[in-house]
Amino acid sequence: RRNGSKTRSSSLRRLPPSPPGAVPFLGHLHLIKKPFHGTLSRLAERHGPVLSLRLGSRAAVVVTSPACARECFTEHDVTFANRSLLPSQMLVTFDGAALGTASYGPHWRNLRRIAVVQLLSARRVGAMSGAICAEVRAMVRRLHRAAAAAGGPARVELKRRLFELSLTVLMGAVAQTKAAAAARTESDDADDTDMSPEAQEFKRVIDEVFPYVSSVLWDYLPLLRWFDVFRVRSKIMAAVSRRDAFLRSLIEAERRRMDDGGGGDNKSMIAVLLTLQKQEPEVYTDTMITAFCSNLLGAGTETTSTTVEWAMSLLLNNPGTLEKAQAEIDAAVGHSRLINADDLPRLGYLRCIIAETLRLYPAAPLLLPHESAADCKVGGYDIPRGTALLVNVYAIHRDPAVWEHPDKFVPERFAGGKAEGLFVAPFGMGRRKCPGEALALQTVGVALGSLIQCFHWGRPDGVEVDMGEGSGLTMPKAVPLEAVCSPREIMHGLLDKL
Ligand code: HEM
Repeated sequence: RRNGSKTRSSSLRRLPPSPPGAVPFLGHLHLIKKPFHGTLSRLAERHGPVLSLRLGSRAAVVVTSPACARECFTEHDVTFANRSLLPSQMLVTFDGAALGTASYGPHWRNLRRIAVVQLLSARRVGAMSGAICAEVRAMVRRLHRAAAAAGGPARVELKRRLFELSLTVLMGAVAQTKAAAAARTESDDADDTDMSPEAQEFKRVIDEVFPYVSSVLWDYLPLLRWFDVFRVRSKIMAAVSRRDAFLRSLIEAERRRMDDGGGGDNKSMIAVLLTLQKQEPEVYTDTMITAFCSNLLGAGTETTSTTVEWAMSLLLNNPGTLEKAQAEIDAAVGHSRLINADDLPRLGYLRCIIAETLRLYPAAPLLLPHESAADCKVGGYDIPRGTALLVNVYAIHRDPAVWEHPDKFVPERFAGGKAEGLFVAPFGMGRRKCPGEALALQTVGVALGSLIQCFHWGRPDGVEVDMGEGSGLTMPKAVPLEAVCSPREIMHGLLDKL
């Protein structure tokens, strides 16, 4: 059962407080300004850590306390294991059939099992480390060349570089689309991108879809949808069919490769799914594989790259922390090779920087919306069945009752297990927790570590990096990060050889 907006109201129930100002049709929608997590934090300060909202025709509850969030994902984890999907999200996710959008039940459990046991298992993530390092090396080489061409510090669009890196890494895992970045030729350097052609094509098609997803009015006001006002539905459907045709072409290519006896031990995710298809064709249909791949690419790209972007922004504004991280890497890795995934367990301070970045700037500040499958109680309040659950981890991670100087960037607060037991959940919690955490932490660790290891970093024009938050499916920086980089003298020998 999905999107149960009908909630039984009863005067005997103790419903969470609701902000005044709800109006017919819109409910509280007109109060919710971008970025949403910011507005919801302010409403929670005024009305308490469990509050109810009406978003158009939908009932929602917003949770902003560590204790109540834990309650949702432990005691009521099964109750809240459904997703709450907006109509535009239904259109782009095969009616919610993908892992991240499926309702709790046997279909979701099967997808989840495949993701955890096969596609994103520790063994598989370990096997991806070579590809991740190759892509990071290509990015570092490009930055080095930019500095050489500038004859000194070069101004670089880090946001774009990091997005390209994340997408290419994931695309390579999903479809084994290209030879290692290290094997690329000089002529490729002229393109000003390290994205594989497949990653470029996928980016082009998703760029067409994104502007229409989660458009507030169209999603929440049924009248606009019934008459397809602004032709939103038609535009989404056209873009989605181009995306799916592209993904199907990757599946076909992989099928041909397998038929020709290719693939080897290090199978792509599509190849793993096609092998399952041979055993159970009615379950692992091409549509199911398309949905799965689209979901993984969508869930893993922007989240990973934005996290590195926020981390670099924080480091640029905190040069002392950057130097400390450099010293740790110099001592543990040296200067004759680039950092790799095996180094990460020995780089405790780098891991603290990543943890602190995810505390301050969780890529999904409200997690993904859950939905209650039955009536339950949270924080002593009654939550009716069919209510969307938004957990504001952004605000919980900055709770002044829990964290000293909560808005300050202090990686040391995670050192020596000091933060153990505190509620920090950038990847969510419980059954629907992110299955890509290990892959994300490996990619973020190697990418961030290499940038720190190889370059001196500065802020364009010496101005503080703007830390404003934008709105989107993830939490982007309002102003995309640009930075100035020059190779560290000590790394010249290695960088010249890349
Ligand atoms: C820094 C990077 C990442 C962050 C911060 C992040 C965070 C999250 C969060 C908060 C959720 C929702 C949890 C909830 O519903 O309570 C989620 C779900 C999910 N993530 Fe990630 N994620 C990251 C990277 C990745 C990667 C690399 C992949 C895979 C390639 C991935 C795949 C997924 C999927 C498939 C789901 C849906 C799971 C489900 O509904 O059962 N994520 N992620």
